[in-house]
Amino acid sequence: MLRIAVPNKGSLSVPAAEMLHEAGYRQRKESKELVMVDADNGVEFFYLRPRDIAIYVSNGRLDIGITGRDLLLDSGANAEEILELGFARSTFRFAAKPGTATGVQDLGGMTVATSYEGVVEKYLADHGVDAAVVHLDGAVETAIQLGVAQVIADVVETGTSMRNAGLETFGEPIMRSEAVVVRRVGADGEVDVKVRQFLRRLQGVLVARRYVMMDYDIRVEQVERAVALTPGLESPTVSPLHHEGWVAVRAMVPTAEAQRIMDELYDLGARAILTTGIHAARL
Ligand SMILES: Nc1ncnc2c1ncn2[C@@H]1O[C@H](COP(=O)(O)OP(=O)(O)OP(=O)(O)O)[C@@H](O)[C@H]1O
Ligand SMILES: O=P(O)(O)OC[C@H]1O[C@H](OP(=O)(O)OP(=O)(O)O)[C@H](O)[C@@H]1O
Ligand SMILES: [Mg+2]
Repeated sequence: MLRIAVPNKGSLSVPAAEMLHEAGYRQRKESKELVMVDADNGVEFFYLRPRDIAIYVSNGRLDIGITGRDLLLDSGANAEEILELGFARSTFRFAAKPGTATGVQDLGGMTVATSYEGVVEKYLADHGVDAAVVHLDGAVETAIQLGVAQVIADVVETGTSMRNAGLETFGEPIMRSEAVVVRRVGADGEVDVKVRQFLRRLQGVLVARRYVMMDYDIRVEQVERAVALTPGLESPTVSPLHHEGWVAVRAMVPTAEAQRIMDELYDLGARAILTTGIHAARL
């Protein structure tokens, strides 16, 4: 049975469970359940703290897990990411009261508060900066007001928490993060059929979320120009129509570009342009 770690709390937990559900796996009914067997799919899910997931995976207790890239790196665990999942996207940045610093080079001798001291200590060392790092569990933005540190390093999504605390980010982002699937480093040889099948299912969900199927009718003379707009993933399907001189085209297009492509196809003379959602996919 494949053993998979899933975040039990925080920003990762709901979208991770939704993605697994979309991929056809059973998910726990209530948040107090810590282990759940999906016998039909041969998978056992362990609901763990997101911070601990890379550690369970690195020592081989669990086969794979879903966590944040920032948490994986911060843990220092011997695990690596094998698939980006596109949710819980964030940047990780320094911030302080305006005028404190313009970049990492200014931080020598200062104190930095963070929940990610593994990431921050490495970043400071890589830049040759000697600064003290204080670990806080959360609500790090308040540390400056309360005099625990002059600078913080924290997760930024919309920037609202920083602004509300009267702080400004400075310097380059320390890193960009999103939810990822992780496995033990050196597990290559052992990637078994079940892991590959699990990854294909999640990739199928990503495709279903990112693409729509587009169909349209177009005059034969314009087909080449039309398919240049809708090249599909491999190659579009072109079928003859009963109405001579016309063909029907079918291709996958990125959801985010669908409306623009429809406008351009219409201008080329395409008609009956339709998009439909994709529910599941294996490419
Ligand atoms: N507001 C946010 N937007 C997007 N991603 C976020 C946000 N806050 C945290 N994350 C991401 O979620 C993961 C952190 O999960 P974790 O559960 O440890 O913290 P959390 O979501 O802040 O929950 P809590 O602090 O309530 O326990 C990291 O990968 C982080 O980048
Ligand atoms: O840029 P924003 O959209 O404001 O999002 C970023 C904030 O969200 C998370 O905090 P959370 O609510 O999880 O509290 P925490 O600080 O206790 O982790 C993160 O730690 C930041 O504080
Ligand atoms: Mg948090």
